[in-house]
Amino acid sequence: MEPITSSKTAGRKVRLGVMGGTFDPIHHGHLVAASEVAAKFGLDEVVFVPTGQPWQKQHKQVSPSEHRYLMTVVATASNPRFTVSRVDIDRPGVTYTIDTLRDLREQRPEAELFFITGADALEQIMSWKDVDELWGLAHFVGVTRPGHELPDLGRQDVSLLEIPALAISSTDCRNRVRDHQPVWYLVPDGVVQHIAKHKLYLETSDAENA
Ligand SMILES: Nc1ncnc2c1ncn2[C@@H]1O[C@H](COP(=O)(O)OP(=O)(O)OP(=O)(O)O)[C@@H](O)[C@H]1O
Ligand SMILES: O=C(O)c1ccc[n+]([C@@H]2O[C@H](COP(=O)([O-])O)[C@@H](O)[C@H]2O)c1
Repeated sequence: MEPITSSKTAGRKVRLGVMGGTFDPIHHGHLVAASEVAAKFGLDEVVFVPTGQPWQKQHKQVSPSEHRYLMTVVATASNPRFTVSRVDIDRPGVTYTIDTLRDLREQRPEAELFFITGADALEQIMSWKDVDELWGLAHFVGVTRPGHELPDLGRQDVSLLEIPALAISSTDCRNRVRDHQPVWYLVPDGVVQHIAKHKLYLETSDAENA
């Protein structure tokens, strides 16, 4: 996808949001988080980056990356400022944000990066690979999420943002599909259809989602 350029960005760096996630499946909580941060921080674009192999979810069954990538493309297609990157799913091995940000900086040297993360992921950030080097690569924006405290890391390069509370999780969506409950309006319509067409999540077990 070509970078978004316009007369609005002439003479200044493109402000690029980075929304990383397993997206198994992508849901409206992810989309609202990206949209709210884009509005608050004046982002020109938000690139959604589905993880390859999320190392902190290795105890869980994660759907094939091509399904997660396609659902992310379908979910973001209608928003001209949303794009999707394959950097993490095309890189062999487990996914680390340090690699995500280095690759995106190489691909998009004109951009200033804003990494978007929910409160639960921000709580874990000190356990991420090479965390001390992460801070120099992007500004981090932590958003509120029901059921999680937004931690104050006491850093100037981390902003905290309250967003409309959507108590939606991918785990709950997978369990609902398995239990033949609707996921309409929790995920975009095209994602409901992708899940049904490819019979995703019918075999998901409680143990896998524990
Ligand atoms: N409802 C939500 N509100 C705000 N942020 C969210 C919400 N759901 C997910 N996020 C954030 O989006 C990013 C990607 O999340 P992820 O793909 O793991 O979704 P999830 O719903 O947490 O999945 P799972 O239930 O499988 O763990 C993380 O930073 C997470 O904190
Ligand atoms: O870099 C790490 O060590 C690291 C550990 C856990 C999660 N992350 C990133 O955090 C984002 C949300 O991850 P997840 O597992 O909640 O979908 C996603 O971009 C992951 O690659 C990154």
